[in-house]
Amino acid sequence: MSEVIYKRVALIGLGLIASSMFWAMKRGGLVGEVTGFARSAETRETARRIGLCDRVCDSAVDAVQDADLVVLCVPVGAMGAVAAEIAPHLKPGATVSDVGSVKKHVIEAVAPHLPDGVHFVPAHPLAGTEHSGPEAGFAELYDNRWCILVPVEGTEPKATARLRSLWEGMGANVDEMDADHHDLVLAVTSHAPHLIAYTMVGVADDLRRVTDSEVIKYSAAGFRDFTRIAASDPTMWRDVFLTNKDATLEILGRFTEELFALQRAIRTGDGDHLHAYFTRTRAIRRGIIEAGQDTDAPNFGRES
Ligand SMILES: NC(=O)C1=CN([C@@H]2O[C@H](COP(=O)(O)OP(=O)(O)OC[C@H]3O[C@@H](n4cnc5c(N)ncnc54)[C@H](O)[C@@H]3O)[C@@H](O)[C@H]2O)C=CC1
Ligand SMILES: O=C(O)C(=O)Cc1ccc(O)cc1
Repeated sequence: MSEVIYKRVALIGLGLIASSMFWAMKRGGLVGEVTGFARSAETRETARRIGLCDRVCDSAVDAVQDADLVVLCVPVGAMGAVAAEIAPHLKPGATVSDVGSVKKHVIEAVAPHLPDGVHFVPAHPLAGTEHSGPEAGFAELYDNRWCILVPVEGTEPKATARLRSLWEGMGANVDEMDADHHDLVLAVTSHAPHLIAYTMVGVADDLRRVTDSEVIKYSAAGFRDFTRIAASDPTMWRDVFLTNKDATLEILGRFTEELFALQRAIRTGDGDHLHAYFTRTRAIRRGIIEAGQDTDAPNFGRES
């Protein structure tokens, strides 16, 4: 068993991400006592029933008492209010972290509330599913996935290193970057693709009267993935788009320009444009496979 990295950990918000952290931390023997708090009494009851957290508290203030690490696992739009509530009750020398999908907004919303002597190390595990809630979590969620740490100016390197070892203990590969860069990278790789999936599923639903149930019956793998992604939690994703507005709009602007160019090529019968475009994108996919960066691909190692 590995050594204990934090003696007391508090998880605020008990959904997919927090519950997966709990099971992964316990699997690795990485922490001592874990307390938890969720806003709804029903979620707290479920957590108690399934043994999620050593102690489920009825207030965030109780949960953070004496904690060495406090992780905010609530939707991005709720981070600031939670930080304001717990700030006066944090132990001097404690570390506050979060798991939000957007980093600049979270830093701006949380950092001003934190007292001197408390470390702030924002984080974002790049792992999730379309499921949410306390029963959705599992210990393996972070295995071999990235977790990005976004230390703020003035954060002690020791506090960052300690959180890094916790995420590594939970199975993740850890990288560091600044908040602006994180938000732009995630807008390309996660936020815009989610919006595109929502749109495709919405369009298919609008067409339902024409296509009847055929959309689902004949859906190929690509559309099935869209429907899986479009089933993600609406509150979480509303907050992502409202708080990563600039980067998402920048990427969507570029996306629509390219889409219009492809639309025009189809209308004018410009096969060369289409062929050249698809050749370029295929090379990108092959590059990812050759670099061994998509171990989840069903045909990993077999694409050529
Ligand atoms: N779901 C995913 O695939 C991923 C989510 N994230 C981020 O992790 C965070 C949590 O997401 P999930 O665990 O998926 O969400 P979830 O919906 O499963 O859980 C959220 C929890 O926060 C609680 N909550 C909501 N507002 C609250 C408030 N004001 N005070 C206290 N508790 C409150 C809810 O009751 C619930 O227990 C979000 O910030 C999200 O952006 C990060 C990586 C992946
Ligand atoms: O389920 C999927 O496809 C995901 O993309 C999971 C995910 C969702 C949100 C994040 O901030 C990080 C990962």
